Amino acid sequence: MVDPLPPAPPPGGLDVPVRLVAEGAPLPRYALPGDAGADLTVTEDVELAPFQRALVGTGVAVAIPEGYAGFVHPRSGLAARHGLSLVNAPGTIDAGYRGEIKVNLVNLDPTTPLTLRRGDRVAQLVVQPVVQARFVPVEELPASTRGEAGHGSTGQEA
Ligand SMILES: O=c1ccn([C@H]2C[C@H](O)[C@@H](COP(=O)(O)OP(=O)(O)OP(=O)(O)O)O2)c(=O)[nH]1
Ligand SMILES: [Mg+2]
Repeated sequence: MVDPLPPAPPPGGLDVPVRLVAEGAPLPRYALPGDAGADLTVTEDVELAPFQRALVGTGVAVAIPEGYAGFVHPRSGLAARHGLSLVNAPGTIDAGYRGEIKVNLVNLDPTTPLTLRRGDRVAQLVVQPVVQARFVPVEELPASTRGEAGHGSTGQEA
């Protein structure tokens, strides 16, 4: 039997074709209405020693429409409780990418190993509009209020 289609996206939402590439992998899923990130799960058990990293599959491949990109972010709960993060946060999923979305997990807890189980929600996919720039070489950049000041130039106080 073919699974029923998920509900249509809300106004301003976007249909993104998803191919499940691992047995039993769920679709990316927004935990609550209005959430920006759709949770991604891992397809295998992973044991991460302190500061160890692992590239793990999520079991989903997507076709993000041109003009958009996916950004794979850590989940704040796992980060706060266990120090779980992504080495390359946020990971960039290009519109043209058809392979499995993988997550480069890292255990940033200095002392405690972390065990993740197949199906655990370890990251979240945010789909956003993006533009491709035309990088135009010039001799002089246009003036601005900030100019070349940066790296704390507006003050160190909170
Ligand atoms: O967390 C991530 C980041 C990227 N990708 C996939 C989708 C993305 O479109 C592709 C390339 O990512 P990126 O451009 O960040 O990596 P790269 O090192 O520049 O590889 P490439 O030379 O293939 O662009 O890898 C993932 O599955 N997970
Ligand atoms: Mg690249």
